[in-house]
Amino acid sequence: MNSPPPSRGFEQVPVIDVRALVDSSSTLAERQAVAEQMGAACRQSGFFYVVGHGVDEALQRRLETASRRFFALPVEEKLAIRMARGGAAWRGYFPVGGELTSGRPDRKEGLYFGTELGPEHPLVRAGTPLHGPNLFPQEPSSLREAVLDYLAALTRLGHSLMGGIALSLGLEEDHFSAGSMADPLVLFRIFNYPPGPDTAEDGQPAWGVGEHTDYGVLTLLEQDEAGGLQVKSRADGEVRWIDAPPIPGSFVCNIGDMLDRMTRGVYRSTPHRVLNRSGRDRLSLPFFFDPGWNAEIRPLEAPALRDTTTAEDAHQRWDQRSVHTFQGTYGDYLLGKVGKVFPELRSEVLSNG
Ligand SMILES: O=C(O)CCC(=O)C(=O)O
Ligand SMILES: [Fe+2]
Repeated sequence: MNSPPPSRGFEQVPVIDVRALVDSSSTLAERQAVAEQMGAACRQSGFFYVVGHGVDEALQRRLETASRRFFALPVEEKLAIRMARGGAAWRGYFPVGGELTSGRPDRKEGLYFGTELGPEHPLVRAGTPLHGPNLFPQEPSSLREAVLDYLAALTRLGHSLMGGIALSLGLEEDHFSAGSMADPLVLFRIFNYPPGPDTAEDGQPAWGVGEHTDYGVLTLLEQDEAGGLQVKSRADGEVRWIDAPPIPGSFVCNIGDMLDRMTRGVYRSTPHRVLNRSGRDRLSLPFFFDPGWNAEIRPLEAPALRDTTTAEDAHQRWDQRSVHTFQGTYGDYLLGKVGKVFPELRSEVLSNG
């Protein structure tokens, strides 16, 4: 029986060229080689950069430009699409201080989007939380098309990367994309972190985002040149925060709590945080790629995990005791999480849900 080693900590976030996963003419051996690198990163830090991902740079610039134009508007104009207008679909704008991580307001403002679904979609008709149409601003009007194009491009990339993760676990490449993630739940955010003093009024660091882990399976983050993302490395009980600086042409990828749990803690969901010390606005665009709302989730029976016991420290990382028997829909799991972040939305989501 092989026990996974306890985290040895890490010095930096590795860079992985995923060209073979997105290129349909690559050989299985080439895709396996990428998958192996991904698997190693998932076991060690749960974080890696991807390059060679094939997402159109012009699209990324178009989206960034439109986003910056939106955030530069007066706050009253931005509030025309405030999140309360999005109801239980959980879309729209929130102002600086409107989101809490670890119980403290973050120094960031942002826009929430997801897969664009019309009123006739069965999940929308059923009043399913987090599903519905997006709220797009009137100005700049270009944001709408840029967001929708980006959602399509990143959804494709998400499926390719999940193919790599499946291979790394000894599963069929389409294990996720033909299974629990065939109809993925896609949440997309655009954040602006305004500049300001490093310390808040109460003497605590003025986190852009406080320390947290992500809820789902896979996060793909585009960040601008400002930097400030840090990832927690723990070795022999000693904590170090490792910078994940911007690398042009890359996305930062990380594993969320659900994949951690599905792999019995072998693939790690690692805490991270943001402190914008650049002296100017920082733009970041996290894309969350998760199982479908009604997908039944249970621990994976993967060849690569067969002889591996639950990670030693997994129980410290999970917030439920029944990790081995965990079973339920992804939607139920997620609903249990989201209310903590937006207290004012909890009542709305739950009353409609
Ligand atoms: O903005 C960033 O760099 C990270 C954001 C993040 O961690 C999140 O939204 O979960
Ligand atoms: Fe995060």
